[in-house]
Amino acid sequence: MNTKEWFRRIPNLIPGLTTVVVLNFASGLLMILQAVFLAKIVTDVFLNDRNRGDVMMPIALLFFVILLRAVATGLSDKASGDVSLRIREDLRMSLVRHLFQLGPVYLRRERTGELVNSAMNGIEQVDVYATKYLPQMAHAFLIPVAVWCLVIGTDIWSAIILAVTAPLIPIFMILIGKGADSIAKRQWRALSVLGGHFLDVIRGLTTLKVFNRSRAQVEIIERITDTYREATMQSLRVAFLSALVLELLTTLSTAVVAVMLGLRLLHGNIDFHRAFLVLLLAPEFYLPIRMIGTQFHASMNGIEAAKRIFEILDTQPLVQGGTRRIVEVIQSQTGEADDHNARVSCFEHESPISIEFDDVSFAYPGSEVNALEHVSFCVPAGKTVAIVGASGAGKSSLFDLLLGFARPLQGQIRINGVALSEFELSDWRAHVSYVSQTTHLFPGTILENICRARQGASVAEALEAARLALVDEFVCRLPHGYTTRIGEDVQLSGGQIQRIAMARAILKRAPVACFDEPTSQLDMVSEQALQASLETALQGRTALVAAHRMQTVRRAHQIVVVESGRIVEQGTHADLVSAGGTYQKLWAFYNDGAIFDTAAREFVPEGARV
Ligand SMILES: Nc1ncnc2c1ncn2[C@@H]1O[C@H](COP(=O)(O)OP(=O)(O)OP(=O)(O)O)[C@@H](O)[C@H]1O
Repeated sequence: MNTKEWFRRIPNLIPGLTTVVVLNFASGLLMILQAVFLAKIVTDVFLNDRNRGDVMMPIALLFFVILLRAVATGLSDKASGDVSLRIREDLRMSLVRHLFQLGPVYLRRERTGELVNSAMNGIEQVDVYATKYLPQMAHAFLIPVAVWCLVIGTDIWSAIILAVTAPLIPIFMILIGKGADSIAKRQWRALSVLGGHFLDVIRGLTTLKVFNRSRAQVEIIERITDTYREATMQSLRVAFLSALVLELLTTLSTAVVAVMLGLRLLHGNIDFHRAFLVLLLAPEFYLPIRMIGTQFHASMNGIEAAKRIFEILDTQPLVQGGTRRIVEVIQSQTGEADDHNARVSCFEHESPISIEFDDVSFAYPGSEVNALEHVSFCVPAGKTVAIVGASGAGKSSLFDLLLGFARPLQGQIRINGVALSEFELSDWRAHVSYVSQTTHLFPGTILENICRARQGASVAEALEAARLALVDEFVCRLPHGYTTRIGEDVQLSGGQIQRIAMARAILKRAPVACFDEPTSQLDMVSEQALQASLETALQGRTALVAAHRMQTVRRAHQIVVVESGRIVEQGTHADLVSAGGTYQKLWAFYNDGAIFDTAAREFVPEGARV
């Protein structure tokens, strides 16, 4: 990745780095001026026998230059710190924003630990490369050139030695650093795998303990740690070697200049002032080039981290979305001219939004099997459609598509007759209450977690939603009630989390409700009780509800039965029970305790098996 590419990726880098480079250069020029004054003062005092009055002016100027240099260095450090903060903030924000755009379907494919490593360690390393290594590269070119220009005017032979030895340093650097990128790549990969695996192990700790597999996992982590350690040691070896070679070359080169100057001074071929000035400048000529060596190791890691971060940023979202807003479509269909009124009628009254799946087929990225095949059904405005099917039938995939997390391979989803792809996705999602199978609660109180559902919701509204979702039942037993901090004061059960998710959905009051197994973790009694609240919440909403529990689906206006991604039946509960198909068997199982006949691979009523 070249520097141009970096500037293209991080536009904020250019002004900040230009300031740093200019200030560094100014500090370098002041260093040259400092050497000039020092050489003059020493020559005047020790060789020219000047009195104190004559050298007071140059000494004052020397102190002034030293002061100016300190200011320039301080400003440069400050500017570098500012750029560093900005880069870290910008990159982290772009990464987070882009991950939001990529959505849950992308995130499910990636290892969370690896992504966290890129967002935390990776960005730190990119920052070191961008704010330390890149300006140092410019410094390592500008200062030697400036010093050399002064030396050539002072002593041509020393200038020739500097010109001959200087290119040797980058040549050796290139030779040593040849394999360094592959080592850095290995090191970065090992760190990412370690991060990902560590998180997986922490998350799966209970399962590992139960299956007595924790020892094996510890060994795997040990193996990955070993790979990481080896790669780091290898990388450090290259870094030390390059630093050593640089030190050696620069010390030898400075020594050659010093010896040459000494000999010529002895033979009277150069005067003391010029020789002393060149001797002061020679180490400064090599210093910026030497500094590159010390940052070489960090720069390689920065490049590897940047490649991964930019790869994520380059990943195209599965769904792009359009520009149309729901309220505009509703206005054009109802003739309501006022934007506010249209929105109020959408959220407060019976939902005017209808949904249609038209011949939709879909496969997850990287999967060769279609999760959905030619699925067609409608959810009329204000009605509830239930999706029933075995595990893996494709129910959650319908929600992934409807929420715009993925795009159908074939067919279309329409909202009030308009293709979903034409809508601005964030606007569309603002009209949907979604309860997924895995609810995430954020650090904070129970009340804060519920209030997240709707900006500006009052505490009274949140408490009412919580009461409807039966959150009250367990919160009243907690010492701090609704201000109990989740994860700190209390650990919640799956069923309790599900109730909070329902409270959020009720509070959002969106015209469309998407519930994926909303009561799967509740006991029978709580499920029955929540069912009533659910029906109240869904009253007049356009709802799509997936459920294993038949109690949840039976009162739906329409039931769609899915098997292996295909719709096998659809109709009302009464229609399907009398149709004698899959639904009827599921219903029989639910009511009569029918059992699954493994030979026939179907449910049969109890006693029917011979
Ligand atoms: N992220 C994914 N990548 C690849 N395939 C997936 C992904 N998520 C689900 N699938 C596959 O798609 C098919 C449908 O899965 P889906 O989650 O929609 O089923 P479901 O009916 O919701 O199951 P459950 O009731 O267990 O939640 C399954 O075969 C599953 O293996």
